[in-house]
Amino acid sequence: MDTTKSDQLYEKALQLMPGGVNSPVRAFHSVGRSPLIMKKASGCRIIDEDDNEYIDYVGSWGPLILGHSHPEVVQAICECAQEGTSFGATCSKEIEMAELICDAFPSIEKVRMVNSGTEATMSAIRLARAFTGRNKIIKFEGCYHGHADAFLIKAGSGMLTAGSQLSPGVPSAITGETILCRYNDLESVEEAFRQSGADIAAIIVEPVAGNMGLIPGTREFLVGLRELCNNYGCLLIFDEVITGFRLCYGGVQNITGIVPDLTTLGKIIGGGLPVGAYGGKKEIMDLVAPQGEVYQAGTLSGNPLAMAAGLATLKILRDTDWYDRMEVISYFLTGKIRSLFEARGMYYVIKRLGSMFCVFFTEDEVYDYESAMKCDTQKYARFYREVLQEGIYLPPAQFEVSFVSCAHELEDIYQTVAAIERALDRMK
Ligand SMILES: Cc1ncc(COP(=O)(O)O)c(C=O)c1O
Ligand SMILES: NCC(=O)CCC(=O)O
Repeated sequence: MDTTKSDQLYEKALQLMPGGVNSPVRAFHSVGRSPLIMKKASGCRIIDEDDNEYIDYVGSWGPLILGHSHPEVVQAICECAQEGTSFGATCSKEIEMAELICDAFPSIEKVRMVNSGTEATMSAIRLARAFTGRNKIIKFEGCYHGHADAFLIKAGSGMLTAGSQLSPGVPSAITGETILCRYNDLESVEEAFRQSGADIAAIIVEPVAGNMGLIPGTREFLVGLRELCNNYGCLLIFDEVITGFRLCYGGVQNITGIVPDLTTLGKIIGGGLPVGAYGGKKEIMDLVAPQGEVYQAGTLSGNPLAMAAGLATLKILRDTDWYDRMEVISYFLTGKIRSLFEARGMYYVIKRLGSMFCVFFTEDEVYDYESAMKCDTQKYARFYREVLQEGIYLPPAQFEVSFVSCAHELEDIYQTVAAIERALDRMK
């Protein structure tokens, strides 16, 4: 595999951008090679600057559930651009988007559009603090809620990959208001409430954690969080930035029936353009300015292009049976990968839920941050490099999730399995 152009561009990028990237997870540090610089993509295929083609399981980290450059999404963006790229005033697409989100999520009566998942979670906790008149929040080790100060403690994703527990530059006065608990461990949450129950504004949780690899929250855990929030008068925030419209038309809350007070969204609702949203009960959302006094704003919030791409994406998901088809494709793919590992006597854990999956190299069950940390990340790095060589593009870090999209056909899955088989044969 020739990556000369990628390597040259990365050298230049290193001079001009911190770490040569605009987001740390793109740097490939933990998989021990320089990053690829991508040129174009279509369907489930992505092509780098050296014209190497890969079957893509990153999907821009989740948004591209329809695959790259889906014709209807591209058409919606182009038509929208002809009519103006931003008005700084409300457009009808924002209202249509709000309607689709409120219809899809039983817990969302009103919604505010923002520009990223980070803005959504940051704003949701501000709102929860204002609503309850309390300051503390509970977050879980290994969950990632974007890069706002309050969340950068034992966060998942790039921080977990880098092995860092705190970010310099975040005042301790802020992290002092964040209580860390263990994922899937209700007892750790009960203890936090026993100690600080009257000061806790909200619990924020990924109901299916996708930033320490893939670790679904157990039913007992999520029900327990709901009950504790009820008992102590604090808000439950489901961060569905990844899971929103990923596992069904709606979120994990539609599947489990466990209803949060606030929900944060991003990724898929923007169809590949920058977006985020937070929403919930009217009585809470009405505290947001200008209806209420909780200030939150944005020059490009509800941007027409992002709304156009998101609306086109959501309507396809709503009106088709793609979720069932992705379930079958993902089940088949992970089953085949399992067989390849089994045949070689490798130790592994594969987690899958709908079109999300993750391969861990460990002998033990993975259910939280500590158990995820025990995985053999060196082995993942080797596996990563070998499958990349065979034209398979996985997330360049152990603690991220792979995504199957609607554009992955059975033929792509066969090719993927054959590629992984060749890669594993070289790893012996
Ligand atoms: C669960 C979750 N919440 C929030 C975010 C932050 O979203 P963004 O990267 O759009 O700021 C992410 C991003 O990966 C995420 O996975
Ligand atoms: N699961 C983590 C992400 O999706 C983050 C992507 C990024 O920050 O580039």
